[in-house]
Amino acid sequence: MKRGGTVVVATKNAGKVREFAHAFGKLGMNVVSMFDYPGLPDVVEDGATFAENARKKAREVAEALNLPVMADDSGLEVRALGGEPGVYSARYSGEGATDARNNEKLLRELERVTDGGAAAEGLPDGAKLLSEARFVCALALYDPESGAFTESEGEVPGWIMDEPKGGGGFGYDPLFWVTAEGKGMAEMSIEEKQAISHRGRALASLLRRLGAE
Ligand SMILES: O=P(O)(O)OP(=O)(O)OP(=O)(O)OC[C@H]1O[C@@H](n2cnc3c(O)ncnc32)[C@H](O)[C@@H]1O
Ligand SMILES: [Mg+2]
Repeated sequence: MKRGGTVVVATKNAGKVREFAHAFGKLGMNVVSMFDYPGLPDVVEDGATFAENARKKAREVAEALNLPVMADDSGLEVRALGGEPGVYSARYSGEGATDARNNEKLLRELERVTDGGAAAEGLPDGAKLLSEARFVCALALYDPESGAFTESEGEVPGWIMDEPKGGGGFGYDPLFWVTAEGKGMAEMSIEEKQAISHRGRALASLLRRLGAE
């Protein structure tokens, strides 16, 4: 990856595209995504781990385009739900899943296994914390010429709130309380989120690895 270059990211998630465009933009690089290659078939995400899915997405798209491609597989692991939704985060609410439906399902499932949650210092007006959780992000970069993967992973711990807070981010961000920052993930700017998020950390680690090669 070099300044002025283009990074192909094998994603159809507009929230991820925004975050990668921001991060690579600061390095003088441009990001294209699967929105720029609408003809490519979807990759079936049937891996057991985030890393497996990230490798699969990167490799299939890289081979189709004959270009180095980076992929992101990520999700939310909730302690009170035994680590769910995990690798199923995107389709938690089933067929035709949307961020809003996934968030509703998460709150419904948590209502069944928690007893209303606990108040905590610094939380927005009246909100309660239902369960510890973490976001995880696996990144894989695949170069079809060498057949080599470069991989990294990042995570951020927090709690699930009993009601949404903030208008930023995407996915489960509105329900995710970042204890270390005393803020909801959706209350952060893209810059703030990048500095502490699973994706920001995974990307920093991938770039360190690439720099060290
Ligand atoms: O596979 P691609 O095309 O990249 O897009 P996707 O949305 O299907 O992405 P994943 O398969 O990696 O599923 C991850 C899901 O986990 C959630 N997620 C991942 N990162 C997140 C973040 O930074 N903030 C909030 N939710 C996130 C979100 O709901 C995603 O849809
Ligand atoms: Mg996906």
